[in-house]
Amino acid sequence: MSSEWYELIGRPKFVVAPMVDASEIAWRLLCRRHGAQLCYTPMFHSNVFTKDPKYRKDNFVTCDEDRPLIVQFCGNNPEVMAAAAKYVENDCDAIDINLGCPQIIAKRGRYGSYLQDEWDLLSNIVQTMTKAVSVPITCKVRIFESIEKTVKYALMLQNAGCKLLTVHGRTREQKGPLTGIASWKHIKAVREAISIPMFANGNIQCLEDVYRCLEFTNVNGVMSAEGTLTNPAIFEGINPLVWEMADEYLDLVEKYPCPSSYIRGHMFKMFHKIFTIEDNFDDRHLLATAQNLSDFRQVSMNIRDKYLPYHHGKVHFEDGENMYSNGYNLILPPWICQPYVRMSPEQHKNKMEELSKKQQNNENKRIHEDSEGVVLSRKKMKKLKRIMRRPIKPDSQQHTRGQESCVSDACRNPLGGKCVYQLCKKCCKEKCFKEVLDCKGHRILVLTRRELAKTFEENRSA
Ligand SMILES: Cc1cc2nc3c(=O)[nH]c(=O)nc-3n(C[C@H](O)[C@H](O)[C@H](O)COP(=O)(O)O)c2cc1C
Repeated sequence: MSSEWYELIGRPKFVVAPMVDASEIAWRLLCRRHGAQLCYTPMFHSNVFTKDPKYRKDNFVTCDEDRPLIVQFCGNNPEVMAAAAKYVENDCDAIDINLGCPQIIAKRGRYGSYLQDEWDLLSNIVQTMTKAVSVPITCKVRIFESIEKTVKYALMLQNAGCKLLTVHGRTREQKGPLTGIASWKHIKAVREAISIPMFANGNIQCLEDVYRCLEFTNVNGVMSAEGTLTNPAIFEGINPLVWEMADEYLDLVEKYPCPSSYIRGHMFKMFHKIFTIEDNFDDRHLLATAQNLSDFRQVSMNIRDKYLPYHHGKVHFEDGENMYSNGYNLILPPWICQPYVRMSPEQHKNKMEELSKKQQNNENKRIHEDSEGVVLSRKKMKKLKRIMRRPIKPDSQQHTRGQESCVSDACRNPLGGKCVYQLCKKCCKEKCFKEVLDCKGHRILVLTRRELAKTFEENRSA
């Protein structure tokens, strides 16, 4: 049930799942500091990865601390998958094939779980990649309804040369609001049938779940995605303060920058309970519109300042109901990292029926909601989406315009972003005329123009 390469990477048991827009280097390092023993990169598109150096540079970032690491690719062309794998073989411990993605985009691109019926092609992909690179090839799959078919599928991949199998115990149809419970029974049956190392995935919300899963399925390790997003210290078996995790993550982002949408996503997940409290809607808005690391840090600081006295017991909740209820019946206070409990598919169905009734009463208008289910106007929704798409730069590269003032005495105007003299446009103009200077930032060319005029005069009189 084990293998030499798996021994070499330390027989990891606690595994952070591949997550598009979420298992980036800063997040992986945070999870590793808090108990994770192996991390996966987000899924990369093999086609784009082989063709676009910028995509590779922007998306595949790692460092010495970031090991053991498995890089995940999707695709359906064995040669292209092998070529993509070649690019990363020296910077990782294995390369994984994504056979579990259930999204519509995977259906259109013919990858992920939409390849789960093309066994000859899959076998070819595993074999071609195995021949091409020096590291093991692994696969991550979803289950079929039938345990028997799931087991045959796993055996086919093992025979093709797959060196580690992750089984997500949900079918392709169990996605989004229909996610529901994962079947550990399927996982256990696969474990009994195959001999390569294996990870279980699904239903992991805390460390106790990890041990229950290990015992029930007898797999080598347990992979978690959403559980790590709401509590990056899940494998450490603790529930830390949300601002402590956020600050530690933001320090890592400072070193390993990533798009602001990733940071926003992570902070919303960690702070999900805090933001169900109406009193915190201003901070929630600040997070939704945050543009730089200082804004993100500000959110964390505001929440800490507000809730630390409660955490220390210096202030008592008179209004405990308002704090803890919101229909969640929380066991942990909301400023502690804790699992996100999804609605069951049945609850979702009921909610949708109610919503559609409301929509009909509301002249069939489409209702826009943010990630926490708060109804927004169409205009506000569009603005939020635009902001979320903006890339983030480290604080050192942020524009300082509007935040600092002109250095001229008594002038309160904002500083021109690129002014070479650190002045506002008005003061810069005065200085350039008085001292015969240029300022490229303000495009003031007094010196250049006077010299040109002089040359012109000299040429004319010659
Ligand atoms: C934000 C997010 C991004 C994901 N991206 C990927 C991915 O890139 N590749 C993949 O194989 N699975 C991806 N998944 C699926 C997870 O790896 C995992 O299989 C699934 O969430 C079930 O695990 P969980 O119950 O611990 O969340 C993603 C899941 C989430 C929540």
